[in-house]
Amino acid sequence: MSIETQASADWLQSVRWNSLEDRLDLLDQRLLPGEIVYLELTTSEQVWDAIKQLAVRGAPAIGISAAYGVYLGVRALSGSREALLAEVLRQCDYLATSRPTAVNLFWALDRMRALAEALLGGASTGDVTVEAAKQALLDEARAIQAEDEETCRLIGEHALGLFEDGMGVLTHCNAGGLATARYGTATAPMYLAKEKGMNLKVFADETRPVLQGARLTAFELQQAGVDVTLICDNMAGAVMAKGWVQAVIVGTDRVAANGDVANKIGTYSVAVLAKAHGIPFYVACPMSTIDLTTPTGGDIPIEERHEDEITQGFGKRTAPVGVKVFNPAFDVTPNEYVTAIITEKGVIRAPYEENLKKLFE
Ligand SMILES: CSC[C@@H](O)[C@@H](O)C(=O)COP(=O)(O)O
Repeated sequence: MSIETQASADWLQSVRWNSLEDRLDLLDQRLLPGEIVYLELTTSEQVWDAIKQLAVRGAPAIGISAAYGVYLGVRALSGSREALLAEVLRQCDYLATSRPTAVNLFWALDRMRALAEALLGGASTGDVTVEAAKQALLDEARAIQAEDEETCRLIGEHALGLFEDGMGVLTHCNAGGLATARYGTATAPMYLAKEKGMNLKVFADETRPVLQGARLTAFELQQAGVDVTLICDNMAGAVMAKGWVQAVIVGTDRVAANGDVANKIGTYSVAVLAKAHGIPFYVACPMSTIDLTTPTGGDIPIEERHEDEITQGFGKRTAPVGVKVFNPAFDVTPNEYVTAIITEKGVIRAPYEENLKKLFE
C-alpha cells in the first residue's frame, strides 16, 4: 500500500497499471476524500476483494479492474496453452462473482475470455506461445482502459449539447472520473463545460448509505474547479422546487433492452421528482453498459449489501442493535422517466426497445 499526497497524472486516476512492478495500483476509494492511498495488487483474489469491498467501484472501473485481475490470475502460469486457456476461463468465472449488477464487469470479462479463446482455443492457429498469450491479455486490459477514456470524452461531448451556460444540473452517486478511466459518464459534460469556459451549477446528492456523492463526486468536481454544491438525498425535491435544477444526469450500472435503467439506490426517487417538476432526466453510459440480453429492469440482479452500511456506516452505530434492515445497492428507473440515454454514439430517445437495438446494428 502506498500513501501519496499527489497522483502522478494531473487528475486522480482510480485504476493505474504499474508496468515497472507488473501490478495493479488501485486508488482506495473507501478512504476518500481524507486520504489518497493506492492499493498495490498482485493477485486476482486481491482484485476480487477490492471490487467486493468498494475500494474500486463504478461500473466501468470495475470492468477495467477485473480485466487486469484476469492477467494477474494467470501471469505466473508456465504450463501448456490448454492449461492457460482453462485458467483464464476459471479466473473470469471467479471475478464475475465479485458484484452482480454492473454489466460492464461481465462485458470486460467476456472480452478477456473471447481473446483467450481466439488465441488458445480449438479454432486458433496454435502458434501463439503461452508467454505471448499472457502479454496479449495484459494488452487487452490496457486497451479496455484506454478505450474507456475516449468513450467518456465522447459521451461528454454529446451530453454537453443538451446543456446551456449557467444551468443547474443535479447528479446522484458518483458517475465521475473515479468510476471510469477518466472524465466519468454523468460528469463528463461537467468537465468539458469547464474546459470550454461554460459554467454549470452542479448539485451532488450525498447518496446514502455509502456517500459516493459526498465523498467522491463533490471531491472530484471541487478538485477540478467545477461549481458544485453538496445536498443530502432528501433535499433534491426542495432544490428542484426552488427552480435551481434544469437537468438531472446520472450514470448507470445496466440498461435493459427496454430502456429501464439500474443505478445507485435513490436514482428512481430522483427520476420521479424530476418528472414531477418537468425537469429532463438524462442517463449517460458507454455502450458496454447496455445489456440487450436483459429484457427489462425487473430482470436486472440487484445487489444487496451488508446491514452495517446502514446501521453503523463509517464506524458509528446510528440504529438499534437487531433492527431489521433492507439495503439494496441499486434501484431501477422505469424507461418512461428517462428523457434520453447518452452514449459515445450519441443521444438516444424513446422508443428505447427499438432505438437501443438499432444502436448495435
Ligand atoms: C460511471 S459509473 C455509473 C454507476 O456505476 C454509478 O452511478 C453507481 O451506481 C456506482 O455504484 P457503486 O456501488 O459505487 O459501484
